[in-house]
Amino acid sequence: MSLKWGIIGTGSIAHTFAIGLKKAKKGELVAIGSRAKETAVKFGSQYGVPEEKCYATYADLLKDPSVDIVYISTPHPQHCEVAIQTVQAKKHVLVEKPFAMNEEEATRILAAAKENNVFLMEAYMYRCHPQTRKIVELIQNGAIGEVKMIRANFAFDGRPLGATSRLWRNELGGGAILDIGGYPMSFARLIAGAAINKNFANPTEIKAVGHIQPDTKVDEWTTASLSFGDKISAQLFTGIFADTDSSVTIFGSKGTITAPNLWRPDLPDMAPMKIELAEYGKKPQQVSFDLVETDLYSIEADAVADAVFQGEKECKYMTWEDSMGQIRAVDKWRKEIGLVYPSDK
Ligand SMILES: NC(=O)C1=CN([C@@H]2O[C@H](COP(=O)(O)OP(=O)(O)OC[C@H]3O[C@@H](n4cnc5c(N)ncnc54)[C@H](OP(=O)(O)O)[C@@H]3O)[C@@H](O)[C@H]2O)C=CC1
Ligand SMILES: O=C1OC[C@@H](O)[C@H](O)[C@H]1O
Repeated sequence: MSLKWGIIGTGSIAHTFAIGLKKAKKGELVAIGSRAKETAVKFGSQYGVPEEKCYATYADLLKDPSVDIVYISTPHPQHCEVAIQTVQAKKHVLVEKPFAMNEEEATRILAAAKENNVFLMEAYMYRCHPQTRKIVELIQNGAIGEVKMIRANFAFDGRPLGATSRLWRNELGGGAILDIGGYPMSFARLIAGAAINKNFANPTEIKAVGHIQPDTKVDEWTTASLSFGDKISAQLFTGIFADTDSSVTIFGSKGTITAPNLWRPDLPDMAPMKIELAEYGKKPQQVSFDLVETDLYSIEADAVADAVFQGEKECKYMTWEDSMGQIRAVDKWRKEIGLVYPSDK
């Protein structure tokens, strides 16, 4: 069985996902939706999509009966309305992170998905990867004893993208937290959950500081301290001003787990993909895990296909309640540093 995908939005990540779909075992790209015919055709021609399936509007793609599922890769402020239109067209949906700008939008998206009885997932792709699943398994098996502290960073140099990029434009949801800060937040929530044998946990407290650029009004860097009850703490860092450390470390009562490249293990140039387990006072050991497919986005697309073919409406790696907890935590992080967008008003 093969899931028939349409892509809405023909920007940077849409290309990465289309390449991933080429290698997916249970899916194929059949249609493209863009804001103009020309961009749709230019994109589609690179992935073997015929011209008549390259649509000049998003609405036209949603009318195509051959499309089972839509991957939404527009800037974040467009996710909500496009996702709602997609589910109302009775299509399943994989919507890029963050799937909404705030809790209010997220609530509307999930209500629409429920009402139309379709699959929906927020595309935190690293959650589907065997490296992440292995870390969860290690935590659940008590490899480092009781989890005490989670440290997670994600930063890159977004300056070369320039002022016109969505990353530096407040009206397009720019800034570090919404672009990449969500990864450390979702990881801390994942691990705090794994420590108590749940899929995720929500922080009981979030304190944050950060820098919002006065001219662009987007956050350039910020750090957040989280507590999950009084037993587990987390320290998160995100920034878009330099390629600084983007690793994760979990500190337990017996030792630590470190992964230098959890977010983009398909890009070894960022940092090596590996899990290191170290008992306190001993040398770190590398932990192996099975990796049949190396393309992160093929792995994600096949995880989605598995869920859809089983008649599930949610993906076990990023459920709807998980996404709701995530958006509430991100909203709180933003509030702490005074970061606002037009969608908040
Ligand atoms: N999971 C992951 O690994 C990654 C996820 N992302 C997420 O994917 C989304 C898209 O990111 P990215 O591909 O980098 O963004 P780009 O700016 O490169 O592309 C966005 C695309 O969205 C469409 N679009 C619709 N409305 C607008 C608008 N008002 N302004 C500009 N473009 C618009 C355009 O396609 P068209 O002209 O065809 O309509 C455009 O090409 C973001 O939400 C981001 O968080 C991004 C990178 C990695
Ligand atoms: O999700 C993402 O991960 C990788 C980053 O380069 C990108 O800006 C971001 O959207």
